[in-house]
Amino acid sequence: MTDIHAHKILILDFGSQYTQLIARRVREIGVYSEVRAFDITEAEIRDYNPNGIILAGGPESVTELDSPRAPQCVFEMGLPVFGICYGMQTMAEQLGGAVEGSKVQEFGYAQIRIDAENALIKDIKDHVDHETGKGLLDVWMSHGDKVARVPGEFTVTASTPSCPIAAMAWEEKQFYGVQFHPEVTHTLQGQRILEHFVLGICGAERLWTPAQIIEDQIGRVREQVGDRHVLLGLSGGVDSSVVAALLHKAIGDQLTCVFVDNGLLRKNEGDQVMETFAKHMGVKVIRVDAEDQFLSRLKGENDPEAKRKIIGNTFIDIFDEESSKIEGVDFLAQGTIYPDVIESAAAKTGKAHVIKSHHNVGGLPETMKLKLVEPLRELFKDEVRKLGVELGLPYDMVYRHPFPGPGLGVRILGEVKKDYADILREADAIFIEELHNSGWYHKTSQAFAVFLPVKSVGVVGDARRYEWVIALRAVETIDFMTARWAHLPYELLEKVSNRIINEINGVSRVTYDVSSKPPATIEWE
Ligand SMILES: Nc1ncnc2c1ncn2[C@@H]1O[C@H](COP(=O)(O)OP(=O)(O)OP(=O)(O)O)[C@@H](O)[C@H]1O
Ligand SMILES: O=c1[nH]c(=O)c2[nH+]cn([C@@H]3O[C@H](COP(=O)(O)O)[C@@H](O)[C@H]3O)c2[nH]1
Ligand SMILES: NC(=O)CC[C@H](N)C(=O)O
Ligand SMILES: [Mg+2]
Repeated sequence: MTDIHAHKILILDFGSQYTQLIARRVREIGVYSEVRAFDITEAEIRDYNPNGIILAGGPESVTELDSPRAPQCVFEMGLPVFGICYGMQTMAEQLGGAVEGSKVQEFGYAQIRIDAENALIKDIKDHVDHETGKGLLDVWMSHGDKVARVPGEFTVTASTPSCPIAAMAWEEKQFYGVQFHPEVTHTLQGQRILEHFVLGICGAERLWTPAQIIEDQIGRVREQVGDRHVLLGLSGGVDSSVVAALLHKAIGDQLTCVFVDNGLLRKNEGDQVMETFAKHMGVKVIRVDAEDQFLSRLKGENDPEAKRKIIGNTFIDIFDEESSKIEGVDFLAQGTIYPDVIESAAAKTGKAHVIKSHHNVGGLPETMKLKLVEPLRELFKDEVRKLGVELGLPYDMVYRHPFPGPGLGVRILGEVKKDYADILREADAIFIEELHNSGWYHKTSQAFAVFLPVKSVGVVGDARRYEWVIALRAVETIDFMTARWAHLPYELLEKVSNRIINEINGVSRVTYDVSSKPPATIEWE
């Protein structure tokens, strides 16, 4: 069996928002990569044994004395090193060059001129500079500081009028630096540049493919689980569905899934989950109808955090109860994915920017006897989706929007009631249906309706209507940490609004949420 981790790239994090994106891009090329904190030790690097190292960007300034540095050994191990933005600046400084702050910040589109071709920037250009005949590249910049003098035998390989050292290379040592960000799509040739580094300069082979990852994980799961049984909370969401398909393939009948209908699911969701897994795939799924249990525990509770806790605890109680009914269950499977792990680590060490601590990484009860099976722990969401397709899950399931565990519970503001949930389910279904019909569903990252427990006056067929308000929310985002509200066409919003008010009795008004994250969050609670 191929060792899919045999070739890999190490990415050192200096706190940039884009570090994860670099790791994803490297993996898209077909090579495994991991993000580690910048203060990794030499022993840890040797243990990881990468083909090359990328120094990523960061918010701090190399010109400050106590700002982060790469371990000096990075430049002494004979490995190729690629510094991006802050990574290039610290490389320049650490090897004896100079970095200076400038008053002008350069943020956004820029055009660099290729002054000298090299192994990193070769055979690519977006335009030609008519004066010099040299190639030009459209890139994306985000910096205040810049390298003022290159160290050692580096040569300047690209420049812009405002940034005379936009890229540098010391080919003999295989050291490269770029001031722009190749990992963002606005840098048109960015992926080619990363390919040149990963495949060409580092000589890594493409071993990281969906089929290979599945084969590898099946082997690991079989070894870990032996002849024991595994319990999986199946939500019908992307992550737990892919885990279900993977474990079913690895251990067949030793897997039991528990799908909890908490009364806070989307329209027809329960039946869809049962249909896909139990009927078509032959996975053992226990459906627990727990609507009454959830709703009665939520009765009278208005506080968002308290509601989340009640929902979370009720899930755990149900999993406990179900696992005690099955003989020989030693393992609990979870759909933990790589961003959960990175973000939680950041939260723990306090080094990079803390986003949130995921309950499934740090928040499990200490007394828990079940051991964890987490086959997606190394994967990004887009990789999880590719695995899902490879495992034969329906496209619509794999590419659906994420749906939070507390479900409609956090989309009904304040107290949760069954008739509110019923109205919301209908409104949400209309919105999602029209998004599909108009081709907008896959252009948004997440979209849903929210129930506002305030009454508003309307007029329907000459009659007064005094009913509830529905808010529509649709966002575009890559990582769900920041998001822009989706600029849906007015005609689409009009249609959705008309249908919701006309088809649902309890709604008199529809609004569209035009808040981005930050400062708003995606969910309303
Ligand atoms: N209704 C449910 N029944 C059983 N397990 C659930 C349910 N809702 C959530 N879970 C469990 O909680 C985990 C976390 O939920 P989360 O929404 O983050 O992931 P997901 O539903 O698998 O995927 P997605 O992020 O695409 O919605 C799930 O992987 C699943 O194990
Ligand atoms: O499984 C989950 N359990 C939760 O408690 C939870 N809260 C928010 N979300 C999802 O996380 C993303 C970011 O949401 P926010 O901007 O509201 O924090 C969005 O995709 C939200 O849907 C959750 N998912
Ligand atoms: N995006 C970055 O890595 C920025 C690096 C550094 N903070 C600067 O302003 O130049
Ligand atoms: Mg979910």
